[in-house]
Amino acid sequence: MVLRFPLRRSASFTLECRTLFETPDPTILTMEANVLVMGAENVGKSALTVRFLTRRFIGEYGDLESIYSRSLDVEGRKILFHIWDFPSSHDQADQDSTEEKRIQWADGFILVYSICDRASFHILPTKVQFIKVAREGQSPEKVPIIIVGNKRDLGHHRAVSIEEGRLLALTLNCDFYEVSAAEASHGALMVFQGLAQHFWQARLPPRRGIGIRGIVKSMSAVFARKRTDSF
Ligand SMILES: Nc1nc2c(ncn2[C@@H]2O[C@H](COP(=O)(O)OP(=O)(O)OP(=O)(O)O)[C@@H](O)[C@H]2O)c(=O)[nH]1
Repeated sequence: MVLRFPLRRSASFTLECRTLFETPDPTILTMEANVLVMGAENVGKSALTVRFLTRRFIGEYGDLESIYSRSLDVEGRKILFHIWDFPSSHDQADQDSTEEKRIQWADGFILVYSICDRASFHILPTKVQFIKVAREGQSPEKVPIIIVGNKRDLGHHRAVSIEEGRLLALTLNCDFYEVSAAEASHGALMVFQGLAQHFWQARLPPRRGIGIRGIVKSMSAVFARKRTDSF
């Protein structure tokens, strides 16, 4: 399938250039932030990411790991997101060994579960705990973590109520949204706008990178095996 609206990929992006970055000129309100999208397999991590990047839902997303970029204007300020979508289908041993590095790279986290998949909901406390432990002591600011219940359109298969989602987020001190990446783009937009608000509030000083290169892969490959649902 040919993507008619090519994604803007962060072509030469490396982990060394990560940081929440503000331009020295305070009149130019620009910031960069790294966002890691996490969650169980098949919950819609790629669907949510692609919705934010292109406003499209394409149905099938393949399993390539990529970092994508998109800037967003929020209340007159521009934020450039670098978004790392890591497929859960990757080998578990590989995941475990690199997860901490991905967590160190990120400035904010989107933890996705499917409202139809209780197991995907149950793993969230462990993930949040892992993030908090890995990032403890590095910053006086709270690391923004957004919990997203996806597949809201599949209400007839619902296994996790919205109240449970809200309560868990409250307990873990995270923000919460319930969305459908399939149905509309505003849910994905709200999630990233919410993250942007956190970043602007925090305005963290730069941290040092951790030295992994070459993660970015071709976006066209991601869509090579896709079918088009909404073009
Ligand atoms: N009905 C519905 N289906 C969705 C939604 N979001 C994603 N899907 C479908 O769920 C399946 C998995 O979506 P992906 O975005 O590939 O999920 P993922 O979490 O990235 O999966 P991995 O890469 O395997 O970790 C696909 O068939 C999508 O079309 C949604 O909001 N509603």
